[in-house]
Amino acid sequence: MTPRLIAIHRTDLESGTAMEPAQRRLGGGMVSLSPSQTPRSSDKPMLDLGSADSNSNSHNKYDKDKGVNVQVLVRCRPLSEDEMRLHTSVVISCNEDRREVFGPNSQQKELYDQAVSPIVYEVLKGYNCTIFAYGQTGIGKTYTMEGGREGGVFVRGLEEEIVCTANEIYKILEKGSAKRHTAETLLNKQNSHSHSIFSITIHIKECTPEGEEIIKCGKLNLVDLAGSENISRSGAREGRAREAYAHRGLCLDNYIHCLEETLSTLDYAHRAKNIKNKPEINQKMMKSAMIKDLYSEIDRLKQDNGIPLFSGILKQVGYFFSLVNDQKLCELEKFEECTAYEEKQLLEKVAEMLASSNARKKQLVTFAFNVLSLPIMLSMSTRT
Ligand SMILES: Nc1ncnc2c1ncn2[C@@H]1O[C@H](COP(=O)(O)OP(=O)(O)OP(=O)(O)O)[C@@H](O)[C@H]1O
Repeated sequence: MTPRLIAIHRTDLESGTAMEPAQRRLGGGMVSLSPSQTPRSSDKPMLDLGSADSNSNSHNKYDKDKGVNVQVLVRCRPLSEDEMRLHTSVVISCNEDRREVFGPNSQQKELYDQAVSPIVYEVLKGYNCTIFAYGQTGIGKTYTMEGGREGGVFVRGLEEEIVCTANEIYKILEKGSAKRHTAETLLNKQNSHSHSIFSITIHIKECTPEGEEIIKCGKLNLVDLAGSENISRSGAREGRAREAYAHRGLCLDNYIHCLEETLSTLDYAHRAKNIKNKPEINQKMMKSAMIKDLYSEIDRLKQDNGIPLFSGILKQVGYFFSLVNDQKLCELEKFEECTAYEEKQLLEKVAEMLASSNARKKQLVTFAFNVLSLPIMLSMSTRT
């Protein structure tokens, strides 16, 4: 039996009262187990996931001093067609009366509603949260994290892009998936040996009762860990074989090997539940303070010989600004002689565009900001 662990780890909570419903629903991190690599013999003992220690802390109120436990859930995937054809036996059973156990028939939406949705709300409150999947190759980590995939991926670099809609997020996910390398193996035709980390940083603009605008940030990390694999069954070669060796664990027969991996996954899940965090909401920032910071940064840029003069920068930003507003280029001249007031207006407009533009506009503005080293992006991202 080969376990896969999918762990959901929320790090940040606002208050005991606010967290209680989410904790009740999550019931602890998340472990995903699959019967996919179960031994072929049918007379093996069954491991009852429901008999595992429950997340007893999940009903506790969040105590700021004591912190909050990582929440762990277990998911078991159904046998694949190949496994059914080979009469692979199921050696674990799922007690689905337990909120933290998701059986082979569980649907993505159930997991999302119970485990992920409350986390999203915490992110929107300004906390940093992490959901990660752990477990053996082929157990269904990526399926659970992404809802299935069409090809293999290997993310080599990290990229940060500004998005305003869910569709734009999906596009980036797809782009990431396309880069993730997989090699077909006998164990799992879509097996990947790379980790995938997808971070969503959300900037939320709010108004105080006094009318002051506030920017707050929340972050959601989605981590799909690479699975371990038994090299002798996988058919992996060369470099990938070396990698598989590093992961393979004990060289016992299939059943013992899988059982040990299952137990080890559950043991990991059990230990993960005892990890405590003391989450704190991210610092909110007054928009006025952010603008002030921007001006300090601009002053610094002006004094730095290695960076183009601010007027030049402003002109180029003005160029992009005109593009996104469909203005004529001849109108750009005025940006060269901006007054301090106009500078401020421009920065505010650009900041607003970042929050509300369509993809094309955002691309242009982001490009301008990146190329010209304007501080607004830095100012915002260093506060996540
Ligand atoms: N709950 C499920 N229902 C139906 N099919 C599933 C489920 N979970 C996984 N699968 C299928 O099982 C196969 C393996 O799943 P997946 O690629 O997600 O495993 P993995 O743990 O991410 O593997 P690796 O660590 O090698 O990347 C895929 O074909 C996937 O579609």
